[in-house]
Amino acid sequence: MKKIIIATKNKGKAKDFEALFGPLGYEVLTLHDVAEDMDVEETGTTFEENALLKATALAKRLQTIVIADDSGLEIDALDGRPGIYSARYAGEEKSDEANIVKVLKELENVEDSNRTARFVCAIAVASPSMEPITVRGTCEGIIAKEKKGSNGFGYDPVFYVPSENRMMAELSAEEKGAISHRGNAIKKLSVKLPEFLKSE
Ligand SMILES: O=c1nc[nH]c2c1ncn2[C@H]1C[C@H](O)[C@@H](COP(=O)(O)OP(=O)(O)OP(=O)(O)O)O1
Ligand SMILES: [Mg+2]
Repeated sequence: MKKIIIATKNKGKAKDFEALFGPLGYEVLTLHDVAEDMDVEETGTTFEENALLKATALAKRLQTIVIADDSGLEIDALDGRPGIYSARYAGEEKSDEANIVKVLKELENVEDSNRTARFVCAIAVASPSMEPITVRGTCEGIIAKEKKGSNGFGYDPVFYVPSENRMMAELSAEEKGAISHRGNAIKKLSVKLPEFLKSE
């Protein structure tokens, strides 16, 4: 089976990637499979910079092509926060639950029409011999007032997707992949990747 290596420790992300790459005949491997001890500090100022940091570090170490994903939630009423700090918004111990509680508290007095937000996903592909590439996908939505749904991960239980009339956490992995920031980034990657592989 063809293998694809994602420089992530996030199991929810890995599931999303499995839903996207599995049907194409790929087995998805993560840091848990190939470099459990690896921990790249996300010191970039953009999603792209952080995705590049994660992808290039692992490509260098494994001497092969790898993919990384840096993603997050931009809430308009919070001037784009939590943004690149989405994972560590409520503290360095990285709790999805605590992050959601913090966001809902900050939006407590914000009316429905001002609760617009988007998920952003930057994907970087790096190899030992090539200039890395990045793509970005987004997904527009509205931050709900309470959690609903148990699929997905992260902020999915409070991210209402108008086109689906459901929370992101109520979608199956396949449904999410068809409309999500991650799915949209992968669609762009499928256009760009053949060129990258040709010159590799
Ligand atoms: O589809 C999504 N559905 C819900 N929440 C999401 C999604 N995509 C990103 N998010 C949130 C989760 C986390 O709070 C942050 C990602 O942070 P990010 O640094 O990219 O990932 P991470 O630290 O969990 O794993 P890793 O860096 O090992 O890939 O944005
Ligand atoms: Mg991270």
